Amino acid sequence: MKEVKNICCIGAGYVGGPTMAVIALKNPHIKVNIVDINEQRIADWNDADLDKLPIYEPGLKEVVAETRGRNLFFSTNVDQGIQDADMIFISVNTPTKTYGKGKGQAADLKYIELCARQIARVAKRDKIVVEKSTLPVRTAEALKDILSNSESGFKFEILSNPEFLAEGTAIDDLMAPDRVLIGGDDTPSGQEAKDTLSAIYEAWVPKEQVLQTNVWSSELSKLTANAFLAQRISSINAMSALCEETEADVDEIARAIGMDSRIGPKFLKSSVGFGGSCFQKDVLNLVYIAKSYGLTEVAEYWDQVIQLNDYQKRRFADKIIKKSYNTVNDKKIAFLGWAFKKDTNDTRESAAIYVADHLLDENAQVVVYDPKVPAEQVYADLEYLNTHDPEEIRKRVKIVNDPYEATSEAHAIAVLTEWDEFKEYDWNKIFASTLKPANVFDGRNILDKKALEVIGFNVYNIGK
Ligand SMILES: NC(=O)c1ccc[n+]([C@@H]2O[C@H](COP(=O)([O-])OP(=O)(O)OC[C@H]3O[C@@H](n4cnc5c(N)ncnc54)[C@H](O)[C@@H]3O)[C@@H](O)[C@H]2O)c1
Ligand SMILES: O=c1ccn([C@@H]2O[C@H](COP(=O)(O)OP(=O)(O)O[C@H]3O[C@H](CO)[C@@H](O)[C@H](O)[C@H]3O)[C@@H](O)[C@H]2O)c(=O)[nH]1
Repeated sequence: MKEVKNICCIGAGYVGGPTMAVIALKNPHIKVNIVDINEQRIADWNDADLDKLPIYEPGLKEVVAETRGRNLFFSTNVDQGIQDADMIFISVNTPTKTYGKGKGQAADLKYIELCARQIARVAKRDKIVVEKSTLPVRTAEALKDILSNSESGFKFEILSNPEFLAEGTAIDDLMAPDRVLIGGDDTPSGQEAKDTLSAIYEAWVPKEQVLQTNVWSSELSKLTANAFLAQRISSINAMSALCEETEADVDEIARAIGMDSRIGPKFLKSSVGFGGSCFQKDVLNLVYIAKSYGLTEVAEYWDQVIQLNDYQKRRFADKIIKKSYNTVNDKKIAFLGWAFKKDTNDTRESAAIYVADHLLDENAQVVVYDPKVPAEQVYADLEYLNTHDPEEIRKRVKIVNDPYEATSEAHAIAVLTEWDEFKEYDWNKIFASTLKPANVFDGRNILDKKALEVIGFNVYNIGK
């Protein structure tokens, strides 16, 4: 096993930031440098006011408070970070390609490749390079190729160490992971590298939960895990449509099947559709990979998970329109929530974006309240779709800081994110100020339907 005194992580995002903060917390003898080309992001990570960290995650600021300046550092000096490190994590973004071959499906690996080339160019000694980003199976081959062809002649051992944290619970997930997965070569130097990384995690993760595999299994396990999780949500959401036709209740069904120990209770919460930066991107990537190996049936199987999710988002918007006497033209629709799930300020691929877009097609006025998402993010999300003129978006979409202002005079109220505070509102007060009939569309099934009906609301749920 090699001694690691200095770690560098390239990418100070949702994964790099929290993951390295916890590694630093649990390994006070290791200096951890997180580097990023985004100057604003690094400035925010270094802000003296811990409420200004670029990522909101419960428990994160406490970990950063303890480690920052002790053995955790944030910098834009990528070259220096690489040079100083014994081990380099690559945790940059791997979005779906928006151009060229594989557009709309394949993962865009340009940032990964840039990192590999930069490591090859500036490294002054041997390094262990760890893929932290989610990558298509066999990416390590390309990394190895770039690094082993560098003129320096130094040796780079490549490991795959995918991250399984979920946003909103990132710190809890990192503190007590179900497992840590480390893939690497079965050569003596590969084994040594795997053991070196294992030891860092074993500072707090029980040894039996640190799993070592070959590098390809590790890469593909990450895509498989996300595909299985996303598939469960699409499966229960498919049943929700059937429930709405048959008076069955999707939450009761989830409970009934979840008690079967072979199925289990988690990830069976029917919703307006899954969002987030990972599920859609990773399933589409899997579809692309299967297709590229000529495995058409496999590709089509997983593609259905995405199609069903798109259907679920559209179905929710259509229901709002249908129950609004088939027109939302110039009607105020109040959105409670914009983030893709509670306890995060992340909005990437949030179902709210697509529901709003569909309502904008019908000339609705959308008023958004989310406790953590800033107004400019909402506009950026809608503009990114390129489906409506930015001026029109700003005319039709308003963002407010008060849920009572959002719902006042609204023709319909839609719950898009399952923020706990929505359950605590004074719904009598909301009822008094909203237009009648007072329609609530609970896209997360979190509100007390009976209590709201007693007040006078019509409550439309998913799968009930
Ligand atoms: N977000 C999650 O919950 C999550 C969980 C598990 C895995 N992942 C995977 O982890 C990876 C990172 O995701 P994320 O959500 O942290 O992304 P992110 O966009 O939040 O962060 C990536 C960061 O990398 C930086 N970057 C890009 N190229 C760079 C370069 N050449 N040099 C220096 N910095 C560079 C960007 O500026 C950005 O700040 C992705 O592959 C993703 O699929 C994400
Ligand atoms: O029963 C459920 C569970 C989740 N969701 C939705 O699914 C999306 C994703 O939620 P979640 O998986 O909790 O958050 P992510 O941060 O996207 O985490 C997923 O994606 C990460 C990035 O790859 C992985 O690391 C995690 O293991 C994986 O759970 C969100 O919109 C949720 O609201 C549901 O609709 N029903």
